[in-house]
Amino acid sequence: MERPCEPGSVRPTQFQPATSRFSYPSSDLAFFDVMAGEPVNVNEFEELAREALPKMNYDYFRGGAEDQYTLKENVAAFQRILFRPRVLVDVSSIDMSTSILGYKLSAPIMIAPTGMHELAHPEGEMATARAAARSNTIMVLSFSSSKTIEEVASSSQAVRFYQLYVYRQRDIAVTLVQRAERNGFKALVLTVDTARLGRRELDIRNRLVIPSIRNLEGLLSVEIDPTAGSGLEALASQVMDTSLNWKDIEWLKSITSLPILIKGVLTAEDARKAVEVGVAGVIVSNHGARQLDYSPATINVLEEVVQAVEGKVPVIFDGGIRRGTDVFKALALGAQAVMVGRPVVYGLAARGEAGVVRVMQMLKDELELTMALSGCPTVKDITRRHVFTESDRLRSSL
Ligand SMILES: Cc1cc2nc3c(=O)[nH]c(=O)nc-3n(C[C@H](O)[C@H](O)[C@H](O)COP(=O)(O)O)c2cc1C
Ligand SMILES: CCCCCCC(=O)C(=O)O
Repeated sequence: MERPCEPGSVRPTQFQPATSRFSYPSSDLAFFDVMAGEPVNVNEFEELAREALPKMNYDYFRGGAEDQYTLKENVAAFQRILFRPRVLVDVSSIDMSTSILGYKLSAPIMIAPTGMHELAHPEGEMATARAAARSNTIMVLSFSSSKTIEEVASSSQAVRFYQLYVYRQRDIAVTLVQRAERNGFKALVLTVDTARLGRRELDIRNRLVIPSIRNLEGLLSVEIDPTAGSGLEALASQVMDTSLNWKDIEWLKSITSLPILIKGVLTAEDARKAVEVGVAGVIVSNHGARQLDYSPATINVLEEVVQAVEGKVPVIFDGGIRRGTDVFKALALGAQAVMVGRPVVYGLAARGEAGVVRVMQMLKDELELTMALSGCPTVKDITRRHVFTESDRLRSSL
């Protein structure tokens, strides 16, 4: 199918479709590590995505807010955490499996909600959902998905959670939550760090044109001036319910029987409140550094949140996960699982469904190796004593 290359659309001719080279079961995927030109780690998918996408689309995925200080920190902070590996432990068999809200995963690595996957690949979230099923993991579908709840639900058997933004028009949330429930989504992820959209200067400069968010068809009508900066910012400023507050969790509970997780918690105070209001899980996230710049790197606040939650609900982590070693560090600091944002969309942009499977498999392979070399045969064996953080360093120098 030939399509013109226009802002907001992808260039189909630049995508390498999932060929038989990439359709092997995941157990054979290590074979491709040695294929010339193929990425050998998750970071290398970013360059392929950059080559595959129009600049506007790539910038939407890669960008952070303002000075992008937090964007760099999310990754750099992991590099300041070192290991305390234990030796002479039987690691002949490594079991990475875990469960979240009772759903078993092959490894504690989930797919974070990211908007508008059609800007990465024509098959959008349907391809991502199929990859989630093949990777035996949970996918959190973004409220701002390009494909509908129904399309995603019918495209794969993966366990899916539904991410929610609350717009001023509350009936939109009610309708979409009902559709998510009807279509077998297992939990709601309420994102609470987006009362207003962070200032993403790449999108402003590119005058980001957003493709249609099809779940909203017939529910919402907004006028967006395509010449005036970021289309996403224009949308957010018209629709987001900036009055949303802790009391509204009761309202959300009243419209759904699904468990509710809160995404975007960065402090002990908010973690305690989240537990008080009865959420089923807390997600430590700074929205991939796209909202409030100079928020701390998420890995630097994970422990504070974990301590405040006192094991009452699971704590999930995201932000800057690019290696299996990062996954291990987050688990050591108390996360039950991590979610991955950009690497998944880069995999999707570069190789479609197979690219996402590959990204997830790379992270799993690296986590497995890290567990073996740290003396941890199961995820339960990973403890706080297996890592040495900046605060440990400060404490030990006092
Ligand atoms: C392109 C992009 C779109 C995103 N869209 C959403 C979204 O629709 N809803 C949401 O809750 N978070 C969204 N996020 C934040 C992610 O869920 C996640 O917190 C973040 O990507 C994790 O950081 P990482 O990209 O370094 O893995 C988005 C992030 C990116 C990069
Ligand atoms: C109306 C709010 C749009 C948010 C779009 C997706 C998102 O969260 C992002 O970071 O981009």
